[in-house]
Amino acid sequence: MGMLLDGSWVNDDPEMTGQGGTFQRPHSTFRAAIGDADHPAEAGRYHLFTAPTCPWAHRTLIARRIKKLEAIISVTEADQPKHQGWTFSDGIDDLQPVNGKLYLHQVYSTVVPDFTGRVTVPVLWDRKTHSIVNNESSDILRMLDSAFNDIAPASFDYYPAPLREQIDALNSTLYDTINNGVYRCGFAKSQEAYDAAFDALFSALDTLDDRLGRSRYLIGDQITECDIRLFTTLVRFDAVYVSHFKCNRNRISDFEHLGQYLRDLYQTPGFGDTVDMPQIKRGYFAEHRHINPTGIIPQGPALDFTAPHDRAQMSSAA
Ligand SMILES: N[C@@H](CCC(=O)N[C@@H](CS)C(=O)NCC(=O)O)C(=O)O
Repeated sequence: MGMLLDGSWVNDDPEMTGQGGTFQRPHSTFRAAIGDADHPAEAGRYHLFTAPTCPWAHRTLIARRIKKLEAIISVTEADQPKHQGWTFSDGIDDLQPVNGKLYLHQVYSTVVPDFTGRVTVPVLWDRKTHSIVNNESSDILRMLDSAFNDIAPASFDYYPAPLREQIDALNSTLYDTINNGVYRCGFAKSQEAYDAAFDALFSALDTLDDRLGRSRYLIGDQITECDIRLFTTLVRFDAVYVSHFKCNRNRISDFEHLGQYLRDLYQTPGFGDTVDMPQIKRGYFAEHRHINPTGIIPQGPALDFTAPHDRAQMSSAA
């Protein structure tokens, strides 16, 4: 995958393996917020660099869509093979492609010329100060819920005050066992690390399946941040994680409720319309040569998230 070392791109992978062969995801570096003194909410000022394959970046695209921020926050998506990390055909302002390529590492080293670390999406870019506001998807997801409320058309609140404690508690389980859990299976370097991640993942999915037998969404009748976070993993699961990351006890479509729930969300504006399945598959199977050396992208499975689902009857209002 490569990284920046003192502002220069190196193709070596830093060690992301901890004790016992477990996969460890590094922390994000830029953690400012829209709404703080330096970053007031303004239309046209902020830009998202994302990649269609990435489940973390996908969260921010869903939020942008469901909060109706398309005219307020612009987006470019990495659309080229990752020779030096994420690569874009389109530039923005003075960050323009050279020979048809703009590397995300150039965006990072524009801000911190001697930057050392991983170059990850999503990146929330400030066109006015020419800097990165934030590169942590959970922060960006959280800020998009309310930071633009004064200038964006009112839309629904996915982090409502009365549910915050429940949302925060569930988020942390979702992250450890599911969102990052699939990576902990796929990138494990020992049988023990894989087995532990696999058991935690499927036990969490069993618990959620049970929970979704009682309510339409993870927390009652309304879509919350937890559903956005779960969706980006579930929608990649059967096509990618089952085979590529060896998460193969069951497919999501085998669960009694999770498969129906996934279709329900997929058919909700902002969810399915932000999914680019061919690019998702390419991003994993063709790019992760350390676990798929041939780079061959499987043709299947046949998935139809647009098929009817039974979830509307779960709403207490129904
Ligand atoms: N904690 C970060 C993680 C983001 C992340 O790991 N993104 C991956 C893509 S799915 C990435 O950019 N990887 C490139 C790399 O690690 O070099 C977040 O949620 O924003």
